[in-house]
Amino acid sequence: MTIELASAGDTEDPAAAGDRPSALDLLTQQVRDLVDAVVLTGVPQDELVEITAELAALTDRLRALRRTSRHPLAFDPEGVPRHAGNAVTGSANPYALPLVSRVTSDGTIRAELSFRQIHEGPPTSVHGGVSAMVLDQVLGQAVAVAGGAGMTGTLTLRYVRRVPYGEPLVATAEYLRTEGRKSWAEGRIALPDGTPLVEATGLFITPRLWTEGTAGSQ
Ligand SMILES: CCCCCCCC(=O)SCCNC(=O)CCNC(=O)[C@H](O)C(C)(C)COP(=O)(O)OP(=O)(O)OC[C@H]1O[C@@H](n2cnc3c(N)ncnc32)[C@H](O)[C@@H]1OP(=O)(O)O
Repeated sequence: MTIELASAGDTEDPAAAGDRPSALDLLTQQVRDLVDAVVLTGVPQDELVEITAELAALTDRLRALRRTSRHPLAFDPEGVPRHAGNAVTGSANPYALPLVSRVTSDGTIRAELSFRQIHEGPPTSVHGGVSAMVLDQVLGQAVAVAGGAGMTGTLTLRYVRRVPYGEPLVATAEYLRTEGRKSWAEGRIALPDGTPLVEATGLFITPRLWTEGTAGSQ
């Protein structure tokens, strides 16, 4: 298999890398696959012990050189702030789904997603905190695209129906309004036919520090 990688200098700048995956993107996806495999594995104990030793060696190789800087914050053409280390969207964060969102013509944030078994809370259902994390992100993006980027002040959730994993779902969010440094948005995770599973409203506050000239940190 031949994979066209982004050049080494592009790895910390998704915009420069374009659509080509970086080596770090590929490693990240491999680690996601590994985590899924761990959750579902049924191999015998002695095999688990051997695999653990191999993984410990790989972990040491990765730790041989640690990054000292954060992944840079960039804005995609639709104005959505992104950085590769983000816990929900980050292409370089194995913990991230990753969620891929876009802005529709009416300003709605829309992301098609499918949770995995690693997101399980109650048996057969997605953990409520995982749903909250996704909604925090898309509501925050809706506010950011509307020009009111901020930190989550409050996030209110209504869990309407159990959220399944392994099935296609849709997360959407809309900006509502701004008063001073406070902006509101609402959103939901739903089945593809629009049936809501979790509904959210959120207040996002542009920190006083940002307006005083100190850079934000999302
Ligand atoms: C595009 C990327 C999307 C990313 C989405 C994900 C976003 C996140 O997860 S952010 C992480 C979670 N949130 C946090 O960590 C926030 C922690 N809190 C803080 O940093 C600060 O308390 C912060 C920024 C919210 C407010 O600080 P500051 O700017 O000093 O606000 P302050 O001047 O005290 O208050 C401003 C107004 O907001 C109100 N307010 C402050 N905090 C809150 C709150 N938590 N809830 C409701 N209202 C609040 C105040 O009462 C005040 O209201 P008013 O103007 O009517 O008197």
